[in-house]
Amino acid sequence: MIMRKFIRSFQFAAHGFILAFKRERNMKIHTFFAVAVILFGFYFHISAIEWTILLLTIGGMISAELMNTAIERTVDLVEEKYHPVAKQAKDIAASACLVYAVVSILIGCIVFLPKIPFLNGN
Ligand SMILES: Nc1ncnc2c1ncn2[C@@H]1O[C@H](COP(=O)(O)OP(=O)(O)OP(=O)(O)O)[C@@H](O)[C@H]1O
Repeated sequence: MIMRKFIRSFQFAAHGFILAFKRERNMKIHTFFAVAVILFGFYFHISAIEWTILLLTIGGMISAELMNTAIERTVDLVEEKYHPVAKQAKDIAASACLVYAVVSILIGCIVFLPKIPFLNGN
C-alpha cells in the first residue's frame, strides 16, 4: 500500500517534469546545457568532487526552473487579469532562476576553463 502510494507520487512528479519539458522553452535549454556539461565532464575526466558540484548545480538549476514554472501556473490560476502583485510574484520567481543560472555559469567556468589546453597555457 505504502509502495503503491510512493509509485503514484513518483508518476505524478514524472508527469510534471515531462509537462514542463514539453511546454517550457527554458526547460529545454537547461536540459540541453545539462547534457552538454555531462558530456564535457566525461571528456575532461573531471574528479568526483567536480562531478558532485556539477550535478548539484544541474539539479538545482532544473529544480529552480520547475518551481518557477509552478509559480507561473499558480499565478495564472488565481489572477487572469493584470495585477501588480502577480507581476511581482512571477518576476521574483524568474529572478531566482536568473541568480541560479549566473552562479551555474560561473561554476562551469571554474571547473572547465582550466582544463581547456589553449586557455591554461599548455
Ligand atoms: N497576471 C499578471 N499580472 C501582471 N503581470 C503579469 C501577469 N502575468 C504575467 N505578467 C508579467 O508579464 C511578463 C511575462 O509573463 P509570462 O507569464 O508570459 O511569463 P514569462 O516571464 O514570459 O515566462 P515564460 O516564457 O517561461 O512563460 C512578466 O514580466 C510577468 O511578470
